[in-house]
Amino acid sequence: MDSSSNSTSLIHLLASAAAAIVVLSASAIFFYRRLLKNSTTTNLFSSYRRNRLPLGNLGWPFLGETLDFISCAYSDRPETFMDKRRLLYGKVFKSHIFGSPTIVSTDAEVSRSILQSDAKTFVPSYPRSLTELMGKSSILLINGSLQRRIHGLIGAFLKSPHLKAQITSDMQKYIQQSMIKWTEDRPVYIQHETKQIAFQVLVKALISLDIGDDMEFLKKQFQEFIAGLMSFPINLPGTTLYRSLQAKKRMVKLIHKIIQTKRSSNMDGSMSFPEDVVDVLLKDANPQLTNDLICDNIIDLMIPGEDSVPVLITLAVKYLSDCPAALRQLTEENLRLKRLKEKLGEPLCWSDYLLSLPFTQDVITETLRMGNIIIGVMRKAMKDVEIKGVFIPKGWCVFTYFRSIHLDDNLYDSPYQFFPWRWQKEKDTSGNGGNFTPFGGGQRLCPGLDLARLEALIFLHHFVTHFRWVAEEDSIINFPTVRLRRRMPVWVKRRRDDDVSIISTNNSNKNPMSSMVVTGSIYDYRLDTTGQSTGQNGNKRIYS
Ligand code: HEM
Repeated sequence: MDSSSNSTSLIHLLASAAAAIVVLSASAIFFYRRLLKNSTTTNLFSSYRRNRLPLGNLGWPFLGETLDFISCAYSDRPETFMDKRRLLYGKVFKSHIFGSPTIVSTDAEVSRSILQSDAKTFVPSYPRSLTELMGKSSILLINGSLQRRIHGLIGAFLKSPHLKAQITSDMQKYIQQSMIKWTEDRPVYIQHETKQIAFQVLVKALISLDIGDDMEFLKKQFQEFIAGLMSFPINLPGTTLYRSLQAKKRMVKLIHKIIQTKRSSNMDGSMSFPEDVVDVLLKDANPQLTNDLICDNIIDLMIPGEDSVPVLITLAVKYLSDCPAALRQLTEENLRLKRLKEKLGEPLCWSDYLLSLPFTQDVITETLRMGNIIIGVMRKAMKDVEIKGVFIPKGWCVFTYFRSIHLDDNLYDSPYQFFPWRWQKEKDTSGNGGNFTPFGGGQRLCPGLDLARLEALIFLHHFVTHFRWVAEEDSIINFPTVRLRRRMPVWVKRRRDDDVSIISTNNSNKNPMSSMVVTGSIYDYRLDTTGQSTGQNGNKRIYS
C-alpha cells in the first residue's frame, strides 16, 4: 500500500496538513479577504479587543507567519517556531498561521482547558478543502450531542474485550502472514509492513471485511483518496483533488452496499452482538445515524489505520534501534512472557499484552512523547473566552501545540533523549494533567488510544521475539506528516532462542547480520534502580 513514502497522509489530525495546504492555496487569500470583509473581523481588530490579546506578531498580509512556520516544520526541530516566540512573548502568543489569526498555546494548563471545553466555547477548525473531503458528518467536524453520541458508541466498542480479542487474533494472523515473507537477503521496510497490517486490522474492525478482492480494492481507492488531502485545492478533471474525490465515491459505493446489506438483515432488530463499528452505529436508535453519516465516519476511521498507528510502531522500532539498553530490556521482557506462555501451553491474549509488558508500554509512551505523531489540534472560539488570563476573541483559531509541551525541559528531564525509564516514576499517561496529550483530551480524547497501544504492543512483541535486526540509517520527517524518510529499512535474522539483538547502523547493501557476531545475552545486562545502565552496551549516551 505504501508504494512511496511521500504518499502518506494525515487526515486523522489535520493540523499539520492544514499548514501545507493553506500556504499553497489560493483559498487562503480568498479566506483572508472574506475575513476582512466580515463584520466580526472589524470587532476582532477593535482597539479594546486588540489590547487584550496575548503578545505576538501577525506577520505579513495574507501569509501571516505561515512561511516561517513551514520552514521550521520541515526541519528536525519544528518547535523552533514556537521556541523563538515563547522567549519573546511567553507560552501563549498570537500569530497568523493556517490562513487565520491564531492564538498558539504551548502552555499545558491553557491547552488542557481548551481541550476540556465543550462546543459552546470551541469547535474543531479545518480548512474548507479538507472538510469537503472528509464529509459534513465526519466526527472530526460535527459538534454537540451528535458528536458525543458517536464518540461514546465508537469508544465503547473500541474498548470492549470482544474487539480487543478480535484485534489481537487478527493482528497476530496478519503479522505472521507478513513476517513469513521476510528474508535475510533484502531489507524489510517497517513503515510499509505496518501500514498493510494496521489497515487490514482496522478495516476488519470497522466493516468486517477480510483479506480479499474488496480489501485490495479499498486499499487502492484509499491511497488515491488520501493523496488528495495534501493536494492543491482545485477540483478539475486531472487534478489530484478530483482523483481523490472520485476514489472516495468508489469507496462510498462499496461501504454503502455493506451498510445496506447489514441494515436489511437487521430489519427485525435481531442483531444480538455488534461485530464491527457499522453494527454498533446501526444498532443505535438515533435517527440522525443515517447511511451517509455512517459511511463518512467509517472512511475517516480508516485514517489512523493507514497513518497514525503504523507511524507509532515504526518510530518505536527507530528509537529502539538507536537505544540498545531499551531494546535489551524490552526484548528480555517479551521473551520472558513468550516462554511463560509456552510453558503454560496457552496462547497470548490481549490482556497479556496490555498487562504483562510494563516496560514495552513505557517504550510506547516514550515514543508517543518524542514522536509527536499529532503535533497539536486546531479549534475555533465560538465566543470571547478568557483562560488563565489569556484572552481569545470569538472567531479566532486556537492551536494547542503538543510538541512544545512534550519536549519542555521544565516538564521532562533531557526531553530530547529517548528514555522510557522516565515513565516508571511518571505514571500520568492519561493526559488529564495536560503535560502529556498525544491522544488529545476532553470530549474529543481519541477513542482509539487503547487500540493503538495494543497494536503496537503486539507488533513489537512478535518482532523482537522472532527477529534480531540491524537498522539502516534513516531519519524522521516531521512535516506535513510524521514519517520515516526511507520507510525504516531493517535487515533481519530469525532469532534462535536466548540471543539478543545488537544494533548498529548499516550503510552497505549486504545483510550485515550475516557477518555479525552476537556478543550479548539478555542476562549480561543490568539496570540499577535509577534506570542507569551498568552493562557495557548500556544507555550511557542517554545519561552521559
Ligand atoms: C498513534 C495512534 C493515534 C494517535 C496519536 C491519535 C491521536 C488523536 C488525537 C490527538 C485526537 C484528538 C483530535 C481533536 O481533539 O481534535 C484523536 C481523535 C480521534 N481519534 Fe485518534 N489517534 C490514534 C489512533 C486512533 C485509532 C486507532 C482510532 C480508531 C480506530 C482513532 C480514532 C479517533 C477518532 C474517531 C477521533 C475523533 C474523536 C472526536 O472528535 O470525537 N485514533 N486521535
